Amino acid sequence: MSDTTHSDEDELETVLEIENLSKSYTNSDGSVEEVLEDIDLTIQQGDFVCLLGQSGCGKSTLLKCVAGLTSPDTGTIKVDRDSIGYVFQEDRLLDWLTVEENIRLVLESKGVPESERQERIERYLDLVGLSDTAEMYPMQLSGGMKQRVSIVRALAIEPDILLLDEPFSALDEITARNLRERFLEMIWELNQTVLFVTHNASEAAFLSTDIVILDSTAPSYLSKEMTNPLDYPRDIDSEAILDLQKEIVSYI
Ligand SMILES: Nc1ncnc2c1ncn2[C@@H]1O[C@H](COP(=O)(O)OP(=O)(O)OP(=O)(O)O)[C@@H](O)[C@H]1O
Repeated sequence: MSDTTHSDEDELETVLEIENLSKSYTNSDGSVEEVLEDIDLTIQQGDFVCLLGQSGCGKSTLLKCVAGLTSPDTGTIKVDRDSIGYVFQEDRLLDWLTVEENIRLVLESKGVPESERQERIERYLDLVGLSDTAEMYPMQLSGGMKQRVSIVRALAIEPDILLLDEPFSALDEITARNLRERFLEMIWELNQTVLFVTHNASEAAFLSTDIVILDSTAPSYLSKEMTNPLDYPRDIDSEAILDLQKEIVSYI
């Protein structure tokens, strides 16, 4: 997508390429629901792409296709599936494992060598200010802390691309604001590439380098792609964010 975050000398590397993707579901009564049609999307290293659209238009479905959790009917997705980090709307931590064990389990499953696991757990927990929680169980953490652990769990595998499905939507606005800022700092520090589903146009205006919108017709198509014109750092209460939020809403 845009090259607003890259200097001219940078080689722009394509991290995700979706071409002509269509997806339908077959319901239990045999009826077919066409959800996505003819989606083309290219994301480059360092892009922070926010995906918006009305409820039920297929945002999560698109993310699941990219993650390989469901298959498209037609079309191609070029992405290194071993290098995807996925953060769900809810934290999905395992209650019977400590924070550290939750992260270790994912590192193990992704084949990160044992000698590197402890160092990564410590580094990424430190990055989100949660070093003190390593030995704690999820039930001992607040919602915002659990969501941060979920993000750490995805980041610690050092994915090429991070897929997030409304990760801050269940949080109160103060916690969400803090987390958005910390999250952006992490993303910059690691030069991460992000595809982020949100309902919140203000959040998209604050976080993104690029904004894509799924139309609400069934099946949905990508009806708008735009580059975020605002420089970082941004103030979520600024007039510029408010104006951009209004513009985004007008396209949904
Ligand atoms: N596993 C499934 N089987 C059948 N239909 C499904 C399945 N998953 C999603 N759908 C349908 O596909 C459509 C798109 O769902 P999806 O969750 O992708 O939308 P969304 O844009 O993420 O919605 P929301 O914003 O409400 O989370 C909806 O009509 C939904 O009912």
